[in-house]
Amino acid sequence: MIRVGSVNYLNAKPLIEGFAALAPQAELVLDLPSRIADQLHRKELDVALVPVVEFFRGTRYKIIPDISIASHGPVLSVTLFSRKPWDQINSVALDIGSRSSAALTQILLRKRYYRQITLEPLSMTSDPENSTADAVLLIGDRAMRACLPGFDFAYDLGEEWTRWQELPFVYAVWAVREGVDLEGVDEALRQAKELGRTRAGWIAQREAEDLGLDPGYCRRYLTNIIHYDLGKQELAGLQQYYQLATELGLAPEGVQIEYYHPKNSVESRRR
Ligand SMILES: C=C(O[C@@H]1C=C(C(=O)O)C=C[C@H]1O)C(=O)O
Repeated sequence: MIRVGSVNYLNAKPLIEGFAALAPQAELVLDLPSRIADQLHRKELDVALVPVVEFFRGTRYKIIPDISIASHGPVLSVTLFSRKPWDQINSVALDIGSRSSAALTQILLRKRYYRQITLEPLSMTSDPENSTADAVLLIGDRAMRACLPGFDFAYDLGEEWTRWQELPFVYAVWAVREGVDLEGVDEALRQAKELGRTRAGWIAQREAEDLGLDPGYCRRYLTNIIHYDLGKQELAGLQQYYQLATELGLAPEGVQIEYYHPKNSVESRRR
């Protein structure tokens, strides 16, 4: 049984559309991005949709080609709600579900706005309005629903990144543990992504009610806001993020991006 872990947010649903039927040889676990990453690190999973910073923190993980969760500008679901403008923020409470956007928050504050900041965790159950921090980072479904009128500013971190770097931002990739043979699960994930792309409207309609969100809003989020490819531009954004993360000690240096190739593929037979 191949153990697969995915993020349980709306943005990940198109990547696992129809997956159970496409990969009967797999068991699918859904959880917060941070918990999925920890489970992969503990080898409780074989392949997982992990926050991209956790790919760099892992031991020789391989990426499944051409798939990611990315934004090219505003992302709508990664928001830094703040009581102060960027250049006055001293403390941030970070959504415990996040790793990529938690590191991005620190990169923006330290590298772009030259702030020294203190950090604290924000649990899934605590009310962000009760936090005494200057700003709170929320991601995923919780961020999409949040209004938080007590905070004067709501910064979209996808938008902030792209305005600064003129590159897309990659939040998550499928990471495969070293030495694992996926037995075709990688092909099922590719097919699920294609199915998810064409069924975005159905997914939005299905998920919107549970989330308490407008189905039309969910549709446009899945179709026009979140990008699921991992092409040249996304890789350039990813490399730039990795560089900045290493400079702040948020990721180890010298990690190369390597792709997963099935053991019996033409490419690996040639090696
Ligand atoms: C865009 C998002 O992407 C998510 C953000 C992640 C993070 O910050 O670590 C991890 C996985 C993604 O599913 C989001 O949830 O809002």
